[in-house]
Amino acid sequence: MKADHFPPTEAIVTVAGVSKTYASGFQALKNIDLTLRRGEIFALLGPNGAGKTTLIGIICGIVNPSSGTITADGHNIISDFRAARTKIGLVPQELATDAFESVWATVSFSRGLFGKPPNPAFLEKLLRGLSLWDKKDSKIVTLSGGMKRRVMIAKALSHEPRILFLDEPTAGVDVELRRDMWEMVRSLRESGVTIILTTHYIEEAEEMADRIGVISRGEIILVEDKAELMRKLGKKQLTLSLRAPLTAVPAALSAFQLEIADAGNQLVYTFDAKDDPERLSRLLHDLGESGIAFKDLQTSQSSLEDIFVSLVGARP
Ligand SMILES: Nc1ncnc2c1ncn2[C@@H]1O[C@H](COP(=O)(O)OP(=O)(O)OP(=O)(O)O)[C@@H](O)[C@H]1O
Repeated sequence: MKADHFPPTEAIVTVAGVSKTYASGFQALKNIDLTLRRGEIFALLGPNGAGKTTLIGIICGIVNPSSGTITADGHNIISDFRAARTKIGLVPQELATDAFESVWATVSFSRGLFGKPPNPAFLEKLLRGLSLWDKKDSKIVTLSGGMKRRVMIAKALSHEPRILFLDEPTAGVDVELRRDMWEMVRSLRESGVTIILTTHYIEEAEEMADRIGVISRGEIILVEDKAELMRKLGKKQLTLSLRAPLTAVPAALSAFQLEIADAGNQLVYTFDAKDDPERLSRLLHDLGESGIAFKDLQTSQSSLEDIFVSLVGARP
């Protein structure tokens, strides 16, 4: 089932005023407000120690918040823990399974833990969807790293949750497997599951996420649609390869942010992705007026990584 409307807007998880101070006295989260939307892929980004795992732990009911409330699909995670937890699947950072059990036993057992009646047909579909069906009788210890990770996902989905948390799903996974994982996560979303992932690979968020949240030092500093974020904060560059080298930017072009590169053979124009496109045609017109001819032009755009570094790096 595909989400009825896209982009999704209906709330599935609500975090309101959540703070966490550990017993050591360290305040890991400061008054977090966050709404996750049904059917989206939400990427939570932040530097090491920013509080991502703590926040996920709190939403999943594993870590107690010091204050604030969390609801998951309408259930309060503290006062209605069992009902809320049943809606949630969690794939933690560390691969934790009983290595000597078979894939089938692990996944069936996990479903039982949530009080769900056995449903071999559902588990078969799940394992087939994760390309694990032919490994169902294999002991986990015999599987490759990528397969073990998929077993963790199957385990987390065994009780048919509507919300799936993936904490660093592709850490240490090679590029090819990472792409397989992305495909799989997308197809989960198609089936109506809401996905929240944390990642250190920012290109993963750029590739996958509908929305991005950035957490830094225990505070959410930004939540935005990915496309909007890249449009608002992204920079673009236009590089012109000149027919004749320049020694300086002509005064007639001083209204534009231009720099000379490649020993005068290139002129580089940097602009905001959201700038008026008319400005670009004005630049090209003014270049012609100034007698500057070019033989080639290239544009490039800043990545989410550049944007992320500028956001988090600006906060010492
Ligand atoms: N049980 C604990 N007791 C005290 N401090 C803790 C505890 N667990 C985590 N912290 C601290 O809280 C902060 C946030 O940790 P958390 O694991 O949530 O960050 P993270 O964003 O997930 O980091 P990473 O990207 O490295 O996994 C860190 O400074 C960490 O040292």
